[in-house]
Amino acid sequence: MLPTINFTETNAYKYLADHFIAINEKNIKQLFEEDAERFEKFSTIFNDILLDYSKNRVDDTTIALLLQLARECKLDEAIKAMFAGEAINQTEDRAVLHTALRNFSGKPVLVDGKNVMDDVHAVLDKMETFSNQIISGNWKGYTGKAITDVVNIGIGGSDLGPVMVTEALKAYKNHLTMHFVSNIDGTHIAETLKTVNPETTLFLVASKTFTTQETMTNALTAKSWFLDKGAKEADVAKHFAALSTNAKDVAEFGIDTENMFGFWDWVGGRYSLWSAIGMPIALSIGFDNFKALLKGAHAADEHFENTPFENNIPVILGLLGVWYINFFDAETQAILPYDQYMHRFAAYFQQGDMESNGKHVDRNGKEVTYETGPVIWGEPGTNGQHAFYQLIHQGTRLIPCDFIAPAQSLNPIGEHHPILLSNFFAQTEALMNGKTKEQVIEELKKDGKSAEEIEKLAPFKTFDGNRPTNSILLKKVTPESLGTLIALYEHKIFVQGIIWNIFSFDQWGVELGKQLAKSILPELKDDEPVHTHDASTNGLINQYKNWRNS
Ligand SMILES: O=P(O)(O)OC[C@H]1O[C@H](O)[C@H](O)[C@@H](O)[C@@H]1O
Repeated sequence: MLPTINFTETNAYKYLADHFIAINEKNIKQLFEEDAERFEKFSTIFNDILLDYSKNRVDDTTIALLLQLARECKLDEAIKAMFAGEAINQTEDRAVLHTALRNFSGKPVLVDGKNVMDDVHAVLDKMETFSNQIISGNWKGYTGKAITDVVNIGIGGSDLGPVMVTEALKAYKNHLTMHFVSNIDGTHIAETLKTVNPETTLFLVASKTFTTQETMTNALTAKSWFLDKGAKEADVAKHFAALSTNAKDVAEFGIDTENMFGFWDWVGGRYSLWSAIGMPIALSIGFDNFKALLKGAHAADEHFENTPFENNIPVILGLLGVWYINFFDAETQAILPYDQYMHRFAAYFQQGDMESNGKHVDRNGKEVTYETGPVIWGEPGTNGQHAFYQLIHQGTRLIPCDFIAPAQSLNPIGEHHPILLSNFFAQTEALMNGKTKEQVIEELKKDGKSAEEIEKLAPFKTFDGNRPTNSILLKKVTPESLGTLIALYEHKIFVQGIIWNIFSFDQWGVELGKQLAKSILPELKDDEPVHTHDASTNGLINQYKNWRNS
């Protein structure tokens, strides 16, 4: 059982509320001037990943109080409970053990008294054999040809992780062409099927439950297409594999359970890229690289489990988020990777974070009286700079940003990487320092502007600064460093869920829309007007019916 402490009733929270008033008066630039050791104090290196959190609106007291907050909320107990396999997903009565999927410690992990590591290793071995066969071309399609294309059909956690990682590690990929179909919009599967050949395509039907409407519909369409192209039912076994926890429905769908790669209910969908759901990753970059990804994540797990809070990266990141959300009223968190390969990183953590911590009821079943999970968003730099950074620099909102960049480029062409990184460094500096009115006036004078023009323009060209950022500098994006980075972010989400006293591992909020869609679908069958909903929904459905055949 997780602790159920209301963090706003802790001593640390009360001290933080007072301390906030003092910190709110100061700017980060000043804090650097006051403390020559600030960078050394507020940065830490872990396995070729540097976290610099010194450009935040914090001082020694803030950090000490935030750490006290974590202790008062019994974060240490919660971490132990998760790693020990306790059923901390209490509303679904499940353990939360994505960490077991990447556990290379040799230590057993018990769920209801049973060591799950044997099952984990058995699936990993099976994935290794299968991915090697496909990559080597030893696995033949129904006309005797090797596989050239892999189509992953899945959505949410059965899509976003594999998409994000295969993109982020594209530099490591082999000859297989990867495709991902998630949307129920027929366009997604139709456009994909246009580009592949049934004789050389492997479909992975990825669904934890194997009941998700989008995935099942897309998978059936793929199967019909495959059979329409001349393949026989018996050929399905050579071209369809399932990644799922639901063997019964996999068999019913017509996929040979020999081609099924299992996982377990203690793996949450948005934490499942480390499980059989990671098959597209293993196929795209090879099993050894997939294993390196898991090893990188395992290193982060050990760091999270064993490092004192003051040097514990997920704890620090999580607490800084709480500081901004609950004291500065920040509503969003930007994730800005300065790495083109990581272009889906923010999208991936939209699900990871928002599905985990988008909750309004605490662990006692009571409505919370404070804000919880932030809106996560972001795009890769420098594209974002030319699009939405204006608002981050000069808008009215405080937007904490995580800047992420690799020191080494996987495509070191000409001056590209130094230019990219000069932007990375410049942005966090600009956000912190801003530009005073005096500086603006000085610049405008140099440009030869008249006193009148200067007076008119100066307010618009002034930057307040004092806008907080974390910088995460990786030596290089490798399967291992990416694994570490993802797992650090996963644990950050956990830390925040514990502080906010919410359940981070269920997702009841996605059910209502699904339920209603199921009841509306039969109403769309005929052209009769509907009257059973509110006026807006009736109006929309009826206009759709009018237009669809016209
Ligand atoms: O893997 P599946 O069972 O098909 O689920 C796919 C997705 O569907 C749901 O709507 C959940 O909100 C997600 O957490 C999940 O990842």
